[in-house]
Amino acid sequence: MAATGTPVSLSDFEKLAEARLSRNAWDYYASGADDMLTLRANQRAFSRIRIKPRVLRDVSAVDVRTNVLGQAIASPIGAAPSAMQRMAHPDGEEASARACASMRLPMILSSWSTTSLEDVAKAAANVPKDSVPAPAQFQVRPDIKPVRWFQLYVYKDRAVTRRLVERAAAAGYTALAVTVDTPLLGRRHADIRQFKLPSYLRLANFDDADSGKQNVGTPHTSSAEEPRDSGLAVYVAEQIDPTLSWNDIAWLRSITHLPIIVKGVLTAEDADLAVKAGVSGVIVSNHGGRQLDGVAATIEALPEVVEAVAGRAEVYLDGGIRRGSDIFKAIALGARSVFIGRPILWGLAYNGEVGVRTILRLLEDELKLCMALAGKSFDIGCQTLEDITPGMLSYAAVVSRL
Ligand SMILES: Cc1cc2nc3c(=O)[nH]c(=O)nc-3n(C[C@H](O)[C@H](O)[C@H](O)COP(=O)(O)O)c2cc1C
Ligand SMILES: CCCCCCC(=O)C(=O)O
Repeated sequence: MAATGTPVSLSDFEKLAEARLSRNAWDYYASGADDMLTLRANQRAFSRIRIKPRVLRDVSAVDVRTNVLGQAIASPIGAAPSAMQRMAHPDGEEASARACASMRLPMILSSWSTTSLEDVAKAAANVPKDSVPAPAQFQVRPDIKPVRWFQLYVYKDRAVTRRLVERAAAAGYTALAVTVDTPLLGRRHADIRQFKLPSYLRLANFDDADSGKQNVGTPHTSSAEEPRDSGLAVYVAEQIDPTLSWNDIAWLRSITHLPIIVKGVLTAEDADLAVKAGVSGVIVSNHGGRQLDGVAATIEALPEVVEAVAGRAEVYLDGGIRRGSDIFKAIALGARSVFIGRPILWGLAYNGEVGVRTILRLLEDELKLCMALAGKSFDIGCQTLEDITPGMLSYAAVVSRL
């Protein structure tokens, strides 16, 4: 993209974000773990899936509305939880929440937000629906409440965890997304070399009594010694419970009426255990390639999770979604909706709340266009997400270079 060109794709916004953000923030947001194989695989795996279009099918009406956990949303796209959003823009998580609420799209707030969960809920309460008019048949009903879930990290100190859960319920969050792929933090090299949460920001859901010191900067114990871990990883090792097991899902269910979703499942076996533990949803996620490097791309893992869940819970996906056609492929393979992580941060860096809306609208528009150009399996009626089936996909042959 030329420096002055109008950004027209998520990758344009990515470049603009890189130019605008501090090195510290950019590296933290962009990094994956170790060799970043899984980070790259998330996107590459989408490009190996082809769409088989049907033609002459009257695609004049395309409807992308759906619902998650019984709540209506305008399209199957939401904001994945990402920590420390105020490094991207002063309005941080409040801006993301307002953008999602105005578009009637779901947002998952990170436990490690730089604005408190109560302030985020307040900022996004009663947000008017996005002023950009939609064709009448796509208008979202004004009585539809924004969907806001709280992402939970389970602290060793269960009183801290319980307090977070109670506060999320009291503030109106309608589900808990429990992250299960982070008993310890993956090694992100840039953060090990140097990461510092700017001194004017804090992990706003905690005070020091809750979560120990908030020093999440890279520790240098002496000038002669190189850091072996990022301050983030040290914080996680100190605070987060690595003994977490499926039994703890039962404990969480016993302390809250909120539906529970597990975030970070990649196998049929775990998907089945999740359903047996009573969860309402499963997010197929590898944490955007930031945890165990070398695991499958999420779109590759999706089919086996969908098959194992077999309709007993909702299945969502995040990781590498950069085009409307990626969403189409995820829906075809059984995802109810998708979530995006880094692109929300690029939108924030670009222009706060408006920037996040721009990103979400771009993806929504690309999805609608993709659906129209892909045609549909049946001849009558409006094309909906239910019309997108696995039969509309094929797979590019993998040509080995070895
Ligand atoms: C900067 C950053 C911070 C993140 N923080 C969290 C977090 O606090 N909790 C969590 O469950 N996942 C976190 N994630 C993972 C995202 O929720 C999501 O799984 C991932 O970003 C999806 O991949 P994508 O960035 O390619 O869309 C984070 C991801 C990024 C990039
Ligand atoms: C506050 C300590 C750890 C932040 C890590 C958040 C996260 O999940 C990430 O991927 O980064």
